[in-house]
Amino acid sequence: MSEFGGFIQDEVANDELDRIEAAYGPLAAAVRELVDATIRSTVPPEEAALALAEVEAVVKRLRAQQMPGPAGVRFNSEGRAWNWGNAVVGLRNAIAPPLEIVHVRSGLAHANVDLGAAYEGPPGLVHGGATALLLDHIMGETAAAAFTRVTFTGTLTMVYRRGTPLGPLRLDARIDREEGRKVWVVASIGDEEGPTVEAEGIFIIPRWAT
Ligand SMILES: CCCCCCCCCCCCCC(=O)SCCNC(=O)CCNC(=O)[C@H](O)C(C)(C)COP(=O)(O)OP(=O)(O)OC[C@H]1O[C@@H](n2cnc3c(N)ncnc32)[C@H](O)[C@@H]1OP(=O)(O)O
Repeated sequence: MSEFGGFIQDEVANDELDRIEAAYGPLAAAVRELVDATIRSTVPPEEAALALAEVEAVVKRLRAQQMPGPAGVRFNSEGRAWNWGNAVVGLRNAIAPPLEIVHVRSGLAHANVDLGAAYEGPPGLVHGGATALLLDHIMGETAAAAFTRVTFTGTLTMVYRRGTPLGPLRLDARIDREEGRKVWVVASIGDEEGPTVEAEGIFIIPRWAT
């Protein structure tokens, strides 16, 4: 295993990656269900205590073999890259919705997502930090021009036009302009009535990546 600017070369074969994803993807999906069920459950406390014991047993089973730190962004020489722990798109991260981003072309992307009770801020509305999180990520991937370069968020500006309702939402992002190592990206998230939050970001290709 070797590392370049935090990106880890990890020679796991593609068919083995498929096998891992086939097992852990549904596991993370079930944990997302668990999060939602925990928030919305109305079973009596005695029943919740029994559920706790079962969850603790599952945690013990998974802790039997762990990597030392976070999952990181990894790639192999077969041309595959994976970032299972990512907070927005991570296949194995139950905190991630996960966002499935469609890159229409380099510098243009969109995504559909359905945000439930786990993302609530004001009653019935998405937490403002959660919309910023999702926007930051889709903008970052868009700035990366179809993963041909590394970009980091430099400055991010959010304009919250109206509350973002929990439920089905759409995100759109596009590169507005570029100048040297700076990439300006504009984006929005919204419902069927239009954008609820509009964002502008300056993404920087770090000096170390040039
Ligand atoms: C599946 C696998 C693949 C996945 C891959 C991941 C996909 C993507 C995931 C996306 C995830 C989501 C994304 C995330 O979450 S990214 C994580 C959040 N962001 C960070 O942690 C960034 C932290 N900051 C830094 O690393 C450095 O400061 C950066 C890299 C930003 C600049 O350090 P560097 O030493 O390189 O810069 P420089 O001093 O040579 O300046 C260069 C130019 O830039 C201008 N400038 C500098 N700073 C800022 C600023 N803050 N705003 C506006 N402009 C700024 C500066 O004036 C100059 O312009 P000019 O004077 O030339 O005109």
